[in-house]
Amino acid sequence: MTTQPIFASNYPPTEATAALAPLLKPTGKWSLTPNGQGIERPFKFKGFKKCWEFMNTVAPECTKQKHHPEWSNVYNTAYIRWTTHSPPGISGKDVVMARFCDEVAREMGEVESVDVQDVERELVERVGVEGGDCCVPKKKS
Ligand SMILES: C[C@H](O)[C@H](O)[C@H]1CNC2=NC(N)=NC(=O)C2=N1
Repeated sequence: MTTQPIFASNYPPTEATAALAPLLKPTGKWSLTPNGQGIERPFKFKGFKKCWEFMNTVAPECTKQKHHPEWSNVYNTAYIRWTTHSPPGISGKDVVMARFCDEVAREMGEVESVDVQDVERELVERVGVEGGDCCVPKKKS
């Protein structure tokens, strides 16, 4: 069974499908998350310094877009997942940020990485438990 993408309710499916297609394998390098609500991939660099520089370039763009990643880092590799928490699914911002990451990584000399690395993915899952109360619309008191 292949996972189907689940788009955020504010992202028109036709537009979403067209935008997502070039990012996904084999055209692009991204894979759907197991639940279909996000896209993820590892970014590997020559060493920690380059990888951290990459993450340091992505971070201010997240602030600008008001959209945060679920990510982890071990040495020379950043594992990035883009998903939208509210409304849940893949949104236009996930697509924008995935493209941004691809572009920046290319400029920074991304190197070939092996396929989805379970260690990095697991770290993303774990940190997601801690940060799991993000993006929940604030209750009016
Ligand atoms: C108010 C603020 O814009 C929202 O909480 C944003 C912040 N960043 C976000 N990032 C992600 N990945 N998903 C969201 O739903 C989200 N919501």
